[in-house]
Amino acid sequence: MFKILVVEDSQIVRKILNKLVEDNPHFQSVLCADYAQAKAKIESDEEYLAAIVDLNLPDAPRGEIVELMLSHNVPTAVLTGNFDETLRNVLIDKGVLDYITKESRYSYMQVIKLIDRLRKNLTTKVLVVDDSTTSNSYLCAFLRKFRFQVMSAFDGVEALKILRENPDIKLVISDYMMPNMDGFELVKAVRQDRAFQDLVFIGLSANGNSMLSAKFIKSGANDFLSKPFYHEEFFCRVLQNLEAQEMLETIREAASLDSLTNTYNRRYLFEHGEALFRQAKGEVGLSVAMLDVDDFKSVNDTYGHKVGDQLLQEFASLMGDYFGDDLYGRYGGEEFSVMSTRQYHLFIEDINKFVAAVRNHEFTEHRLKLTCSIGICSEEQETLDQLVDIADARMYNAKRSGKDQVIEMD
Ligand SMILES: Nc1nc2c(ncn2[C@@H]2O[C@H](COP(=O)(O)OP(=O)(O)OP(=O)(O)O)[C@@H](O)[C@H]2O)c(=O)[nH]1
Repeated sequence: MFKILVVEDSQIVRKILNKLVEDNPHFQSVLCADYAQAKAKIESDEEYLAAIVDLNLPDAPRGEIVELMLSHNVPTAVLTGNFDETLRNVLIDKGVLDYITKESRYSYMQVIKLIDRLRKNLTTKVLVVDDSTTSNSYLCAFLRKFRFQVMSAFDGVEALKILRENPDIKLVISDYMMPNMDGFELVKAVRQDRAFQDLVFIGLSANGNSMLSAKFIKSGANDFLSKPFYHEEFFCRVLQNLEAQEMLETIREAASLDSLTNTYNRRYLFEHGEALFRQAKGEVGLSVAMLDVDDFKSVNDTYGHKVGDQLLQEFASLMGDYFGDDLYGRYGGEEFSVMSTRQYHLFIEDINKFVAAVRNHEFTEHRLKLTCSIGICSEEQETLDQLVDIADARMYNAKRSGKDQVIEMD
């Protein structure tokens, strides 16, 4: 839970902000009505993710609250009654995150969105690539102000090395003219490597040079920024590109997961199973297990579908304890599958442990006892489909021979 300090003398605005902050499950608001209260709070506890402050407070009418927050290194968003360009410049130069006028609920929501971005930035790695030391450190400092984890490189070659060592980097901001490898060559190299397919790439171009911007986009960049940066534009572009990428990841994840058990669905199992099958062919080999809950229909019939659903969720979660390192998921209905490239004796050991764990587990609040039937195929086959079909046939054999057992051979 992250604490957000709200300093606002208007009770109504305080109430609105409190509601919006607390609507975010990650946030807890700490409310102050004036400078004195805020000073006491921040001096007793500095653990704030961010502060939202009113510029004009009864006991600090000239924006003194901003200095107080920044002197304690708390990222600060400022709220004011009206927009004034000179004041905006002063505040941005001082280091506030943003300057927002109290116009409507929408502007308050923008502040919350900004703070939520800070929360996400804490775990978002960014790479700055620029051979100019001044520009490089300016960009790094700017991004750190927004709580990103920042790394830096001084040319494309160094950037590629850092990217390979840190596959969790989400965003690259790169200049174009650099020694060894320039920005265009860098973005082309990145786009040719499947490992970086989700990387967001923003090119930097000198102001007014739309040729460079176009070349960056044509080479594969998601966006570009003109130097010198306008504070708001820089952050908006970074934010929009990251959000678009996150949305794509969410969609991709939703398409791969079974919504009830949150394990992989059949489509994903086959797609990634094929890759495992190809990798394992002629070497370690791939083992496929098909698992089916015994007499599941009677659970639905006796306790209802909701309890049936809970049971499937618990079954899937138990699978995670034993097959977390394998590819596993829900095949459909009450049937699950595991695909493993582990040595067979280790895999079968965990299969047997899992069967015992299912027998001993009490499922749902009704403490239901349960068993499952499992069919396995580990002999080399021509296709993944054949492996799955044989494992499935053995699972049905296990059912016919009395259930609650594992069949490994015909
Ligand atoms: N609650 C719930 N039930 C499901 C879901 N998907 C399938 N089912 C039910 O699972 C039951 C499967 O029944 P059967 O195929 O007869 O299997 P069984 O009762 O386990 O019998 P055996 O396989 O012979 O052990 C059916 O009643 C389906 O309606 C689901 O997502 N949630």
